[in-house]
Amino acid sequence: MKSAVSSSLFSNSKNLLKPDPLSLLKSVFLPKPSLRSIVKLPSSSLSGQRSISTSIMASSFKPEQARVPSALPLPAPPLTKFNIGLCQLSVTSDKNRNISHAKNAIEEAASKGAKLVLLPEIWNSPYSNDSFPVYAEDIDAGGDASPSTAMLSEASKRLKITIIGGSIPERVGDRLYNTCCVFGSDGELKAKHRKIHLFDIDIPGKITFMESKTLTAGETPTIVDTDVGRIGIGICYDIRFQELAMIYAARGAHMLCYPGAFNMTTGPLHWELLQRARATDNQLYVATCSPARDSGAGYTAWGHSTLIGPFGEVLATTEHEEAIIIAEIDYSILEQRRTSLPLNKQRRGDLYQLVDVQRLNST
Ligand SMILES: NC(=O)CC(=O)C(=O)O
Repeated sequence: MKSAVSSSLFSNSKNLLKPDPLSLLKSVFLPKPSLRSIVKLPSSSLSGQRSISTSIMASSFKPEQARVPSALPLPAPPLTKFNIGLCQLSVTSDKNRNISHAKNAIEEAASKGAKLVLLPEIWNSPYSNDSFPVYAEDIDAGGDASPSTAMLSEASKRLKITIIGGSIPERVGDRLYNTCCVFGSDGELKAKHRKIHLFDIDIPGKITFMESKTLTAGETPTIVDTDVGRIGIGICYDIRFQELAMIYAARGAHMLCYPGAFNMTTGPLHWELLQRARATDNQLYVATCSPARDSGAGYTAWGHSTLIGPFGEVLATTEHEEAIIIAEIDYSILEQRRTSLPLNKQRRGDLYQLVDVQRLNST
């Protein structure tokens, strides 16, 4: 199985887009000649003075500098309209059953027209620190060492779809990660995202969970070009960190996908709120996929897998039982929404900046 990280955008090992920040700045953001000529109007003309101050004010905002390096333009996606399938799966302690169950759900989603299928966080194992070491797989070794990702690779190739394979516990030497694999429609592993922000929380009397007891945090944001657009990946708790979503948006993402298993305390309050916030602020699609709720499990998932549109609208969602959501994505509305609400032209680069450290260091 091919190493994923090498083919994801802006990975440490290979940068597929390596933008020259200066040329981007020139090509995308330099004022048009007409604006320059407005600045040259004689200051004695009243209308000229108004134009001068408007023009200087607009450029002094420096929206292009609010993203460091400058934001990349939204790329043309290979497919503008397609269906996504969100497979909200029940998860048991029987790993083989979990794998065949996920396979059946992927096939059902594909038979209903999904070109992209998203699975839940930790779908091959119970969500617990005791289980992670037991169910972990060596993804890079592939084959028998990783039956879960072998299934995903085979299914994506056979069904000719892109699969964002939720997440599974990954073993690398003596370390464990919570890892999402993205498979292209050719069955190749295109990207691997290791949960960057570990879920360590303590809400007394409600929920305490410390992923860091067993897991190691991932080190890199993951954005990947697929047959169904440029997709930024986060896992569950990653959704709380808006900077990650902003970095993906600045790298030209059409959509963010978050496999996630929120819980019965934070789920009702935050799950939909965070998804809508990430989509609204960044003017892109957000898709999430949770395990179905099992009230008898040590960790009870909130469920409610959802697709959010670029205006923050809930396009499709479900309750907490098992479900396969099929919903349409239309990337042509991204530009429309950004034209109606031109946030990218209104940022105050003179007041604040978002620094994408990985991209800055790779240029
Ligand atoms: N389980 C998680 O990673 C996140 C979560 O439940 C929360 O942020 O709340």
